Parts: sequence; structure tokens; C-alpha cells
Amino acid sequence: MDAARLVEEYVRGDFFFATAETTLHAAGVAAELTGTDEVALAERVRTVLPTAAAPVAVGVLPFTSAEPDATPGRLVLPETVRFAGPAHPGVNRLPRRDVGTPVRVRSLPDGRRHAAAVARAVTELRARNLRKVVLARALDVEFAEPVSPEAILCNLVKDNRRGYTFGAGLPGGRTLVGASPELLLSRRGTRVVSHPHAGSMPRSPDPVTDTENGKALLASRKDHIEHAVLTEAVAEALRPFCRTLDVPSVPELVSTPTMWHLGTTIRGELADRDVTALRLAAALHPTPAICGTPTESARQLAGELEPFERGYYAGAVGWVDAEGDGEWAVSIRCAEVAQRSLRLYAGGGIVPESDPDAELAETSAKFATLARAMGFPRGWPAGHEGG
Ligand SMILES: C=C(O[C@H]1C=CC=C(C(=O)O)[C@@H]1O)C(=O)O
Repeated sequence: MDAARLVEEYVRGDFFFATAETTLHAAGVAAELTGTDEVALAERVRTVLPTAAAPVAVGVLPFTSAEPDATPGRLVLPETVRFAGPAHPGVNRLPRRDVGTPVRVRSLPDGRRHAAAVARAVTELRARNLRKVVLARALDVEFAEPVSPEAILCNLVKDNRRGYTFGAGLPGGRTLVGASPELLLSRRGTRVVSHPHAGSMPRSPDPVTDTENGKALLASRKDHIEHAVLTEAVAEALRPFCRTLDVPSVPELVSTPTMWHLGTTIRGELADRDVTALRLAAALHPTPAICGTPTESARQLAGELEPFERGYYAGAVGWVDAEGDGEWAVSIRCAEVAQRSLRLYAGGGIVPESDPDAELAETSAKFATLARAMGFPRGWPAGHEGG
């Protein structure tokens, strides 16, 4: 199967997930399983998968299912599932697709207020004895014409050779599209891998500045603190499931076409083969890459400071098969696409050492993954930060 064909054949409502090694396309809904208890949902999926027509479940977990009217996790047993090899270099033959011109862009909150929320978070971290909280903002973009998630996904796949590029149908005809650098969890047999990311600097078209940015990130004490909180939490969540766990003591510099990050590859050997990739993802989520530490207090603080619901942003997206193998990415660098509008999300980890203006700039830089795929100029959304 040709991976580029899977990109061409993707239509809104389908599920698509491309990594550096494999491309997955799933279509149709033989059954849908939803629920706010992710561990229970993982167990239901494990029970039904062996007799499913296509023995793979695909879907999304929300950022939080803690509130009473929470967004539920949504797993689909598709009618058809096709796997192919890597999308690159085959997708190079596909033309870039036009996404249209926005007629209105609104930042939620506006840039000034986001920086003020970061300053407030820094104060609250001390007052509430938190080590880290992740604060996000959103950009609402409106178009005069219907906006095509197929076009955005195609461009995202072309732009991102590595990482996890996804499109997932959501209730109400909406689509979550994105290209995340971050692996929450993969399981193959008894081998599990997580690749948590925290600590960021923007890439630059100027090679000298670009290299300097990478070096500055590697040397940044603030970013190493932010990263250490994350790695510790991921290791702690995986340890009860693993016979062995390898946690490197120093993160490595990783890159996407738009960002530098600190990343740590954590590898484990499962003690019990019956624990599925989805069950492990549910145990890990939400990590301090998108929530904070301690988890509950950070979730509450983010909820107090962010003027919108995260929905499926900062959740997880992926698949699990009847053997329990699968791959789940953290759903960041993404947008939720409706008919003539979409909402982009970007967040950043705040620690007591964080600087509000630098954090605002970091969210702008993170929007570039989607902005680039939509054909917007470099530096967008400058000029739209005012809300
Ligand atoms: C929360 C996001 O990024 C996370 C992943 C990598 C680096 C991050 C950071 O440096 O703050 C964030 O933890 C996002 O892109 O919305």
C-alpha cells in the first residue's frame, strides 16, 4: 500500500496517523466507544477488539475528563484499516493544497492577557506549592469559504517527516488535525517507549541563529527544570507496569521543522503483556508536558487561568490493536476544524523561573506548525495577538 494514496484518500470523519515508520488510515464506524473513565474505556476496547471486523481501535482522549460535563474519550472500531510504510518521500509528489484566506483571527485570551496569566501562574506556583503548570491559548480563525481538513492534513504530512501527524473525526462533523512531536506511549509486544518533550526554542531560517537557539535551549536551566519534572512523572507512571525501565538522566535536543525541544526517550519492558497501549496511555495521561505537577492542582490552576475548554487539545490521539500493541501521541500542535472556522491551540510549561513575554512568544512559535500547513506567512499570527 502506497502511503501517499492514504493521504489522498483521507476524507473528513476518517482517522489518519502517520509516523516516520508507518502510515495508518481508518474509515467507517463499525462501533463507537465513548467514556470519561479512560481506564474503563481501555478495558472495554480490549474486550471488544478480538471479535471486531477490523482489529484496531482508533481515536482521541480529551485533556481532562474530570469535570461533570467533560469531553469524553472517543474510540472508533472502523470498518476498514489500512497500514502503509512511511509517507516520506512518497508524499513529495502530492501538490500542496490551498486552505483559503482567513477573514478573522482572534486570540483567546489576547497576547497581553496571556502574558498576565503566565505572571499570575508564576505567583500561584509559589503560593500553592506547585512545581509546574502548562498554560495554553487558542486562536480562532474564520474563513469565508468552507475550510478543508483534508488540505491541512495533506500539507502537515508533507511538512513533517518525523513526529506524529494525525487527523481524527470528532462529534459534530469536526476534525482534530495536527502534527505532534511527542510520543506519549508506544507498545510492541512487551516493549514500551515514551518520548516526553518539554523545553522549547523556535527554529530560525538563519542557520547561525538556528544553531544558537538549539544551544541556548540545551544550556537553559529553566528548561531543564521544566523537563525534569516531566521525565520524573512519566517514569513514575510507567514503573508499576514495567520489569525494567531505562530513564536517561540527561535529555537530548530534538527538532521539528518549527521548534527545538528537550526530549528524553524512556524505554521499558512490560511485566504483564495483557496491559494494552491504550491502558498505558490512560495511566500516563495527563503528563506534565501538557498539565503540570502535582497533576490535580495544575489542572485546576490551568482551568482557572485559561478562558476556554481544551477539548481534545492536550489529550492523546492514536490506535491500539487486538494484541494490545499501539501508538499514542500527545495531541498538541493541532487545530479543531469546524465548517468555516478552526481553533488552533498552543501552550507552554510554566515554572517559577518562567518569563511571561518569553512564554507568549513561545506559544506564537508553536502555532507555526499549523500556520505553515495553512500557507500563512512566517511570523503569523503577529498582528492578531490583540484578540
Ligand atoms: C503544550 C505544548 O507543548 C508541550 C510540548 C513540548 C514542549 C513544551 C514546552 O516547552 O512548554 C510543552 O510542554 C504545546 O505545543 O501546546
